[in-house]
Amino acid sequence: MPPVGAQPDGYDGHSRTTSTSSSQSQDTGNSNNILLAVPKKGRLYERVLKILDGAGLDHVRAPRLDIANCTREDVTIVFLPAADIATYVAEGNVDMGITGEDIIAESQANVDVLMKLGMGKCKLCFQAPKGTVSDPSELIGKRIVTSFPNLTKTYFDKIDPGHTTSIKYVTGSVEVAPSLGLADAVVDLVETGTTMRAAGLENVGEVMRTETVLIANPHSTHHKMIQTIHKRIKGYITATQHSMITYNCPKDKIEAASKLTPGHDSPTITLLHDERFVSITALVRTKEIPLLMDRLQEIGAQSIVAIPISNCRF
Ligand SMILES: Nc1ncnc2c1ncn2[C@@H]1O[C@H](COP(=O)(O)OP(=O)(O)OP(=O)(O)O)[C@@H](O)[C@H]1O
Ligand SMILES: O=P(O)(O)OC[C@H]1O[C@H](OP(=O)(O)OP(=O)(O)O)[C@H](O)[C@@H]1O
Ligand SMILES: [Mg+2]
Repeated sequence: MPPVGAQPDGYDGHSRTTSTSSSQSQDTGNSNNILLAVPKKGRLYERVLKILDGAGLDHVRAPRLDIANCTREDVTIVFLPAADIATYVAEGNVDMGITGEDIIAESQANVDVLMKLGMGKCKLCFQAPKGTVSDPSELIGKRIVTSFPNLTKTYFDKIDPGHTTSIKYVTGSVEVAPSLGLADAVVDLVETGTTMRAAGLENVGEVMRTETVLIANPHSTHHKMIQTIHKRIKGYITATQHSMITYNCPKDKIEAASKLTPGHDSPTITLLHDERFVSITALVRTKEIPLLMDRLQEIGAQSIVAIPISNCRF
């Protein structure tokens, strides 16, 4: 794996030394704080900030500083290159992190994966100039350029035991390598395929699928806070995917309605002044709401309203 990059500003990751100074520039807060590493830029950055916000991990990040203490919790957020986070977590330089499964695999990092975050979904693929290659095995003995040298080597170890394939590491803009004559194919991430197609490449084989995950160091001493952060993030992510639905249901249709909207534990049923109906409220997957509303109307439900939720715990 590529070497872990420079230490973030204001952070001595290896010794976990902290300053007692109140100055923002070097202050990493209470030395008992749990350290949570998040991507410092890139496509995950904005979405991870929303997750921190949803989990109540409010913090103020001074300009150009890669460390921020949470205002309420004993948590310090460390902003790192996404590619380094799995290694930092595995080596115990930080306790928790948010990064891609691709990076964990590439770093061969021994971390606990606590949960998938429903974002950063893409595939790591072999990409070759259109019409030149139909299977990765045709690349044996050729030149591959990638930001994922370990995963690529592992793949070729199985099909190229003589190690005749050249695998070169680059940090970004991987797809440009074939058109510059530097590679016969690349191994890089594909989401929509726009970047790949723009470079005149096509997908000729999948190495792995990946998604963003919450990870923790298996030996961290901050068990309780790891659980708390996990629960908070889980509650927020669940809330982003669910809504409450509430509707008036004819009394003789309660069973049918409860099957359509069973809720998390059980639907809440409330008496109404109009005795022909009850009011039913239940948690539903937001994506399923339009179809559910069709079905509920079919059984005679009225005044159906979907209400977004901002957070939840089960
Ligand atoms: N196109 C994409 N679609 C979905 N997830 C992606 C995509 N590109 C990257 N990721 C995920 O985000 C992780 C970090 O990649 P990202 O591109 O955000 O960081 P970066 O390359 O360091 O930043 P930048 O591209 O701005 O230099 C990847 O390892 C992968 O898990
Ligand atoms: O299939 P697509 O939707 O086009 O997404 C894939 C691209 O996204 C990432 O690049 P990024 O934009 O992060 O730039 P980088 O290569 O410089 O990291 C990845 O490295 C691919 O190039
Ligand atoms: Mg990138």
